[in-house]
Order: sequence, then C-alpha cells, then structure tokens
Amino acid sequence: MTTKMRVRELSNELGLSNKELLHLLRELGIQVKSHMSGLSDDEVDQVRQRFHAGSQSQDSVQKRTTRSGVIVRRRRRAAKSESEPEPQPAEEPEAEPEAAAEAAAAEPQPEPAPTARIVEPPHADEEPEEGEPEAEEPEAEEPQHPEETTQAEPAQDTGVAQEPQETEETIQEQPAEDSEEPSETEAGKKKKKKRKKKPESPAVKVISKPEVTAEEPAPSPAPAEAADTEAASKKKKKKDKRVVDFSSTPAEAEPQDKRKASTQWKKKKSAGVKDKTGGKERRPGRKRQQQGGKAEPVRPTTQPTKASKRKIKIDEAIRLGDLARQLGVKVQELIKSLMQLGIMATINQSLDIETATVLAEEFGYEVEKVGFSEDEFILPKEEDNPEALEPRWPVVTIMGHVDHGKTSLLDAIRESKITTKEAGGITQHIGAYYVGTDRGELVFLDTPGHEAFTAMRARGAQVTDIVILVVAADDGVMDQTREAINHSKAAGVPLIVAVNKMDKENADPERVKRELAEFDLVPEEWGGDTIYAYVSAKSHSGLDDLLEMVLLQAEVQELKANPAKRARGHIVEAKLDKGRGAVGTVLVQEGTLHHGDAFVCGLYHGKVRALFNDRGKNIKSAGPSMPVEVQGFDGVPEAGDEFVAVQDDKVARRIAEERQTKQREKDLAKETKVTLESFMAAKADEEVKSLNLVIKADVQGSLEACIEAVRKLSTDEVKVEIIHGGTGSISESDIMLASASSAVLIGFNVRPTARIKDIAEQEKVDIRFYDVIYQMVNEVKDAMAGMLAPVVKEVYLGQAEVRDTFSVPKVGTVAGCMVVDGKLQRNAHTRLLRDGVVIYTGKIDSLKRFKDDAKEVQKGFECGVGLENFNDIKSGDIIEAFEEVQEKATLD
Ligand SMILES: Nc1nc2c(ncn2[C@@H]2O[C@H](COP(=O)(O)OP(=O)(O)OP(=O)(O)O)[C@@H](O)[C@H]2O)c(=O)[nH]1
Repeated sequence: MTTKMRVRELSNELGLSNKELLHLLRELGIQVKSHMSGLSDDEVDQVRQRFHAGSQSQDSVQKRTTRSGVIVRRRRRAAKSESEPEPQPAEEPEAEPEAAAEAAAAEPQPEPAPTARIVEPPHADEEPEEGEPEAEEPEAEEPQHPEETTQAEPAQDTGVAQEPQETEETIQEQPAEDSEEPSETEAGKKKKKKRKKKPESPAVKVISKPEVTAEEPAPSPAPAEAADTEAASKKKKKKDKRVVDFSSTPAEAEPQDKRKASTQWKKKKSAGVKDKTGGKERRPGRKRQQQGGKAEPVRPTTQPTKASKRKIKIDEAIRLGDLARQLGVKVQELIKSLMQLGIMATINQSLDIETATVLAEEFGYEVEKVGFSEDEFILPKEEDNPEALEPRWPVVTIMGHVDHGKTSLLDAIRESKITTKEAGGITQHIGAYYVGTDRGELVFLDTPGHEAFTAMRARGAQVTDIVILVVAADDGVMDQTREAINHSKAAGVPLIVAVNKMDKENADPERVKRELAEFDLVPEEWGGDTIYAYVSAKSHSGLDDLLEMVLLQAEVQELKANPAKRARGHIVEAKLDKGRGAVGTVLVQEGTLHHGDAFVCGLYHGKVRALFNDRGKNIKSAGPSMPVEVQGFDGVPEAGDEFVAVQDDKVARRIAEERQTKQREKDLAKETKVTLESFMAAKADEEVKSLNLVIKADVQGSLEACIEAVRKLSTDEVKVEIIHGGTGSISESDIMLASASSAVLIGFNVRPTARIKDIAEQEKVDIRFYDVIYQMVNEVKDAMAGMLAPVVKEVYLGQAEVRDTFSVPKVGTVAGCMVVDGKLQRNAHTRLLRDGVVIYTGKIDSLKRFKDDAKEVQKGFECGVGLENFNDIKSGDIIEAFEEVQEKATLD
C-alpha cells in the first residue's frame, strides 16, 4: 500500500499496453487518471489475479475455438499475451458444426447475437422507427465506453478478414459458449435472415443475452470468469456499438471509421431517451436531425400526431404568405408543395379555401372555415306583415334609343309637374327625382342615355317598377329600343310605350306600333295589353296622359312597403364631392332612413350625416321609394350597391371591413389566375388577341357606360379586357397598371396633369381621351378591326404669357408676349388659356420678333403673336403652342 506501483510498470509486468491495462483497471472499478497513476498493492494484486484468470480462460477459449480466428483475435486484443493461439482456429474447423448445432438446439436465444449483425447492415434505413426506441434502452444502460468501439476496429482490421460480420457475431456468442460459436455461424445466418424480418427485438436481447450465455459455458467457467467479464464487457461495448448503428439507422449507416462519433451521438441519444417517458420516437428523431440527418424522413413520424390537433382558420381565401405564417412553415415550402399540385403561386397570391385546405393538410393542419356572417347583423329580408305595409310611389325608368327624346321627356315631365307639390328649391341632379301630380306621385330614375348606358338601365331595372319605353314616332324601333325591351322583360318590369315626337310632321305612330307588336308589345286598341301614350317632349303634349297611364299601372301593381323598419335600398348614383366627401343617391326601397343612421353600402359604411332630396332640401328622413342624397359614406360606393341601415357604427364598420377583406382576396385570387390563364391562352392560340383597357371616368355612371360599351365589342378574335375601371382623375398608379398590363388608358371626361402626362410618356402608355361615348366605341372598334386611322397626336411646343395687346389695323389684335416655356412656332396650333380655361383653339397667324417675322421664338424672348381669326386676347392670357403629328394608330 505504501509503495505505489505505477500503471505503466504494471502493464510492463503483465505485458499489456497501458491502454489495455487501463481498461482492465476500469473494469475492476479502479479509478486511475493515466498510466503514470499509482496503484496500491491491493489493486495491483487484484489486477494480477484478474489478468491471470483472464489469460487462462483465454487459453481455454482459444483452444476450444475451432472456428474462424475472429474471436481469438478479439480476445487477444483484450489480453495481448495470448496472441499466439491465433492460428489455431484454422486448424479445427470441424468441431464447430457440432457445437453450433448444440448451441442452436439447446438455446434458441442465440438470436440476439445475430441481431447485432443484422442490425448493422444498411437496412437500418428501412426500418428506423421500429428499431429505434428499443435500441436506445440498452444504450442508455451502457453508453460509458465509447472508446471501445474504436478499439474494436483494429481487431477487425487485424485480419478477421473476409467476414467481419462473423467476427461480430461470434464475439457476441462467446460469452455464451465458446464451443457454440462455430454452429452459430450457420444458425446465426439463418437467424440473421429471420432478424431481418424483425429487427426490433434484438436490441433488448443483446443486453440480456450475455448474462444468460455466461452461465452456460460449462467447459471452463471458473477460469474464464475474469476474461469473460472482460470479454463480456467488450462484447457489450461492441454490441453497444452495433446497437448504436442499428438505432442510428435512418440517416447514417455510418462508415466504420466514424464509429466513435456515432457512439458519442448515441450517448446523446440515450440521454434523450432517458429524459422522456413517452413519445420516444420524437426525440431521437430530432437528435438525428440535429446530427445532420435528413429532415424529411423524420417528418412523417411527427406530423401525423400534430395533424389531429392543429387547426387554422381561414375565411374564404388566404394569402399564401399568411398561410405560411399560420402553418409555421417557410413560404418556399408552400410554393414547392403548390408546384407539386401543379399550381404556380407567389407569396402574395390568394389561395381559395379548397387549395389552402389541401396544402394545410400536407403540413398536418386542419382548416376551419370561419366566414364572418353579416347576416347576424343585417336583418334578413323578410316578408312584412301585410298590416305593416303602406302604399309607396312607383319608381319609373325611361329607356329608349339614342336621340328618341328620353332626356327631353324627363325634363318635360319635371318641368311641367315637379312644382306642384315641391315648390321652391332648385332641381338637383341626383340620379332620380320625384314628381307629384294631381293623380299621384312618382319617382323617375334619371338614366338618360346612349346605348352604352345599358349598365345603368340594368341597374335601374333592379329598382324599377315601371319602364317607359320612348320611341320616336319618326324613327321607329331601333337597336337600343330592342335592348330596352329585353332588359325590362328580363327584369319582369311592366313596360309602357311613349311614342314621342308626335309633333313632328313625319311622325308615324302606326309604324311604331307595328314594329313593337313584333316584340309582343301589342297596343290595347289592337287587342293587346300594352299601354301606349302619344307624347311630345317638345310641346309637352300627352304628358298628363302618360303619367296617368303610369299611375294606373302602378295601382294595378299595388306597390307597397313597410316604412316602419330600418332602411334598405340601392345606390342610384355616387360621387366624390369636393366639399362634402363621398355622397350617394339612395333609392330607399323599404323602411325609413333617418339622419344619424349607421349603414353599410357595398364595401363601405357610414353614418347618415345629411339627407337631401332632389330639390336640394335637407330632410330628416326618407321613406320607401324616395330618392335621397346621403352624406356620410367612408368611400364612394358603386351604382347598384345595396344600401342597408344597421344597428350601429361598430356593426357597420365590421361588416364593411369584412367585405373589403373578402373583396381584396377575391381580387387578388382572380387577378393572378386571369394573368396566368390569359398567358396560357395567348400561347395556346395566338389568333386570339386581347385588347387591355384601363378606364377612368368622371363619374360612376359614365364609367359603367364606358365599360359596358367596350365590353360588348369583344369578338372571337379580339377580346376586350377591362383591366381596371375607376372614377376620378388619372393617377400614377393607373398608368403603372396600364404599363404593366400593356393596356391602353382611356380617360372619359378626365384630363391628366402635366406630371401624369410625363409619367405616361416615360412608361409609353397610350392615353386616349373622350367625352362622347360613341366616339370612344368607334375608335376602339376600329382599332380592333385594325382600321384605326393614323392618330393625330399633339406635341406640346411651349407657352407664352401675354404681357400686353395691340390693335393693328387690318391684322387685328396682336399680343405682346414673353415665351415662358419651350418655344412658339409660326403656324403652330395654339390654344388661348384664360385662368386655365381654353377659350380659343386655332393657329398662330403671325409671329414677330420686334418688327421681323420669326419662324420660332424660344423661351425667355419677347415676341408679338397674332391668332388666326381671334382678337379677344387679354393681358395675362397664356398662349400655348403645339404641333399635330400624325402617328400610326396604336390602339390595336
Ligand atoms: N320635335 C321634337 N323633337 C324632340 C322631341 N323630343 C326630343 N326631341 C329632340 O330630339 C333630340 C334628342 O333628344 P334627347 O332628349 O337628347 O334624346 P335622348 O334619347 O335623351 O338622347 P341621348 O341622351 O343621346 O340618348 C333633341 O334634339 C331634342 O330636342 C319631341 O317631342 N319633338
């Protein structure tokens, strides 16, 4: 005890390497730090005993071992001194079969041994999940000798040679019974095969087996003890290693030279397993991922469990980016999955609920549709109690062909009748007006028009009780007459014919009747049931009769509504008023609209701040059939939008927000699809051309008219696509949109600012301006037919400010000017602007610098300008010069 022997000395004595001795020491439970550590006498004795015991058993083992040298070598590694017996195995091969047979028969357990071998092979990849959990347990018990695994390798390298697998196998068998080993080879092979089918159990058995077998080795139990322990421990280690390999299956069937790493990994893994009581599959899975294993194989094991639990809520549609966030995955992953579904998508694309559901399922989520139901807040349309119903005024729409006198008739009626009850006030154009007669009251929808106002008519028909079809007695049935008939028929609205222009000499009402009879509008005098009135908007003749007919018809219809409830109606017209904000004319159809009511209308909401009737009078409330201009919208609604009063502001806002969200998502979804589809369509059939248009108009009515007019022009060869339509001035975003979609921008009754002009030029966007619809229609038509005449384009030259004027005999007024921008050119086209308003358009007649004629005068110079046939020039006027350049038509 006093003199300490160092590990190194002892290893020399025993003929072991320091490392081997250190192993031995560790197995004996003697803790040393290095080969220089001292050992007490007791410890030395212990080691010596153990060593000698081990070497004896080793001898016996080796002598008995007839099989391949594998085992021997391994043994020898454990106790080097016994390296000599190695050659023996080759000499006694025959003994094996018997022993093997015995072992196999006597002990069916040998299975575990092969296990390790079976486990190791690559099929680890095939059945990772099964084997894993079980394999981990043994690891958890004995992970403390990672180095052993590395040691084991040299053994194999040494020579076991051809069949390293067998080596392992036999080693495992050894503790059980050396003599059995030979037989193990064959039996093992069979078992291996079996194993392959059920790899799960082995790991567990591997551990238990050594003990069982250790008892059996009858031949030399005692002497073998020490060696056995050692060997067993080694085997365990080796088994451990194998188990590790087995359990580490999925990602890495590790190359042997990496076993150390694998063992370390195994340690981590076992720790993970220990930590948890359940859900084993999960943590190892994660570890494996961390170790650089493939992520994908793991997912299937983890995802299903999540699936049943996780839900996401979607309302109609969802942006791809939002869906990714909700699923907690990268957008790219979703895009990838969508591609696999054959859908190309971008982060901002909206997915409909079906697509989103499929996608979410892939990531283990359920989709719950959570549509916001505005029905909860908006009172459902219900049949009113008959007792609550009160008579209401008929709402009348006047339709007819262009120039047949619709506007004239409306005006004539208004002029002649409106004052009867609503004295005072100035007639306001709010899209509808009230007419009081001695016989009764009516409301007229003011939808004057050209054929292009079809949209307005259609909208009118939704709220209209009676249609007055105006047909000029001197013209008869024309295109729009037919359309009007179809519209009113489709809407199921009774129609009264007003044969107009009866004052005209060539008026031929009989012809009109004949022609209309072809459309089943047979007059009463001919035995039909269509009411005819013969009027003259010009002379106001027959108006009373017409109105009486209308009121009679209304009586027949028994038009009633319940005024004692929240108001419902439709927007007749809406606009953005500079001073008052968004205003809309509502035709109340049921209930009563009060000042202060909260409402929802289309995508917008609001609170009634003010109500005006068609005479501009501020009123407190409006009942059924009353057209009323409402202030208080938070945005400009669209003509035809339903207007519904709701309980309070909150509800109104909530509903409007929901509608806007839905609309946005729908638009997004639609836009992307259309782009894709049209792209495909263009590729598939190049014969079909598409004329894209962005239309901006002054008011909603014009916009609808324009859209309807051009949309109708679509043919099989050329499709007219309205990329966007809106009211108000042309904005930068309109130009960008037109530019992005190769669209022509049409401005109806709107003009661009200088900045917008510049941007349009930069973007090479063609802007066309119109103030007459048929002109626009004709040009678009011509463009589509490829017949558009060369375009005369205006090229701005410059501006000069008039500083003074001179009256020159025989010449007229000459303006003394300063060119403030660009230049003026002789014979250039010109406009005279006074306070920004064009008051003359013509040509520069004379251009002089001092007394000389000048061809052009540049900015910063004074000049004298005479305008062709125009003398009313005043100081402060602006003379704008421009050129007209003929260009090839670009609309097609
Ligand atoms: N002689 C005569 N001319 C009429 C009568 N009614 C309308 N006109 C004229 O017919 C032309 C067209 O009348 P409008 O009232 O503008 O016709 P419209 O149907 O409203 O035309 P659009 O608004 O372009 O669709 C005008 O010049 C009117 O003066 C009528 O009863 N007698």
